[in-house]
Amino acid sequence: MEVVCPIDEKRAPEISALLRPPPPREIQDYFDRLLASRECCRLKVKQDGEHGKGVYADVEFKEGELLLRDQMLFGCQHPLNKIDCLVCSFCFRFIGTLELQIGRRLFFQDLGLSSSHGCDTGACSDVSNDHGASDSSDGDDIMDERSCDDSRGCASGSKRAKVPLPKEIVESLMNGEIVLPYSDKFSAPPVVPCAGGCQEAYYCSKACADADWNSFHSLLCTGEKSEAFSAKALLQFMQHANETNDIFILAAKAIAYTILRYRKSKANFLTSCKEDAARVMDKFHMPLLLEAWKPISVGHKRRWWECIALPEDVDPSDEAGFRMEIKELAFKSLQLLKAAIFDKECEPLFSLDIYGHIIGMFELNNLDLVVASPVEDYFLYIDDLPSPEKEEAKKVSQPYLDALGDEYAVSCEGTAFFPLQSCMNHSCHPNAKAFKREKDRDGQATIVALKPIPKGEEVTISYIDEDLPVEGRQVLLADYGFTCKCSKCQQES
Ligand SMILES: C[S@@+](CC[C@H](N)C(=O)[O-])C[C@H]1O[C@@H](n2cnc3c(N)ncnc32)[C@H](O)[C@@H]1O
Repeated sequence: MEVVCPIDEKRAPEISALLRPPPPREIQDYFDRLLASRECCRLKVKQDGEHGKGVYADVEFKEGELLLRDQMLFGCQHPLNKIDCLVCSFCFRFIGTLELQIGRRLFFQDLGLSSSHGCDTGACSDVSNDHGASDSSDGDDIMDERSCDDSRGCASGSKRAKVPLPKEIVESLMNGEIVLPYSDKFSAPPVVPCAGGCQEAYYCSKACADADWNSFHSLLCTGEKSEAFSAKALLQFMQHANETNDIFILAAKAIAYTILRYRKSKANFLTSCKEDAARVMDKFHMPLLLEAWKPISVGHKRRWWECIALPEDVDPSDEAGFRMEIKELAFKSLQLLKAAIFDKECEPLFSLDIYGHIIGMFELNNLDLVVASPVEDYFLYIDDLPSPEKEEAKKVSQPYLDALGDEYAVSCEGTAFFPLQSCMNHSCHPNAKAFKREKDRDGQATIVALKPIPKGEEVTISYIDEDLPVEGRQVLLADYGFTCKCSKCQQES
């Protein structure tokens, strides 16, 4: 049966206004300001390219040169990965002592809750999910490499059994009673809990805690200071997202972000306005909502259930049924979110059409979020110590490595939308790539040049593994809603 969302009909004119791209001059202004705020005036976003918007070099770049560090607009850590890695909920850098990271892993591992799976160091994995291009650290020789040492068992495929440690030792690691040799060299910022009291979000600093609270978390916090009108409904929404698709959590962030921006600009507007508030708001409500929505309105998007590629295990004759199921899933998620944070003045944001477009935007643009773990660096450091310091340190550290097993250093993994990186088009012979350098320790996207890029040339990245045969590449690119017609694809076909 067709899913019907009453808001879609009731708010049709406002929904069309939200889905209509802003005028080109406004889009240009938005990206020019964004580039300036990233202190990155060496790139330009242009709107009239062959594939719509694109990013262009405004100076000449050398091979290996940094093009862009892009701050995410919306990001989330995969729910199971939260068990293995304690990271800042805003910037995604690792937080707390090395002992706390190891202790937490062992604690959850003992409870059978660890999510780690096979070889999962930042070095070996070019983690890629169905949400988009991967921010890889795959040992390309233009940048710092992270080696994967066979002696730790992660490259050879031979799995070593974990050697558990007593519960008291694990507790002492977590509460700071045990200090590992040289661990001070790997200390991360102290853990700042969420001021809303949810015990779900943790930060590296008060600045990150405040930024998260003001951007999204005040509406999405399940603690006692939350501004959501039902923490219970919010928990139900989160549970549904964790069990089905964490892209719903990102969509909730996009809606919360727009509502909070709308409320803030409305408050500022009313303070500065001398006329009768009710009458003025009637006129300015929609312009204020459109302005609050601007960062999302400029993103390339289609409805999720229409743009998602048909999975291999779905028979093409069942395509309509599959798309309907996806739509129903989104509708269920939206109802749960609406029960938790509905705002009458922002009602169009709770329409299924808008929800579908937000999720579709993530589907077509997102980059995998990967941040390497300091635990990996720690054990590599111990291994590289000269004798006799190495043997002395290993006497203490080895039992922890044995307890962690082959997956001793799980990276932080998630998915994120980056406003500038998401303007980069695909090429099967790209001139740039998303790449984490040794010093990139947070969730920002880092884009580096793979070859010299002359001024005026378009900056392209590969959304997929460009070394695959042409048929495989085209199948994966179908997820992004297009068939690649680059010279490499044409030659190979
Ligand atoms: C991440 S966005 C890139 C920015 C996009 N061009 C825009 O206007 O916002 C991805 C979308 O751009 C388009 N695109 C990117 N690379 C392409 C290519 N090589 N050929 C055709 N379309 C491409 C597709 O519509 C794809 O879904």
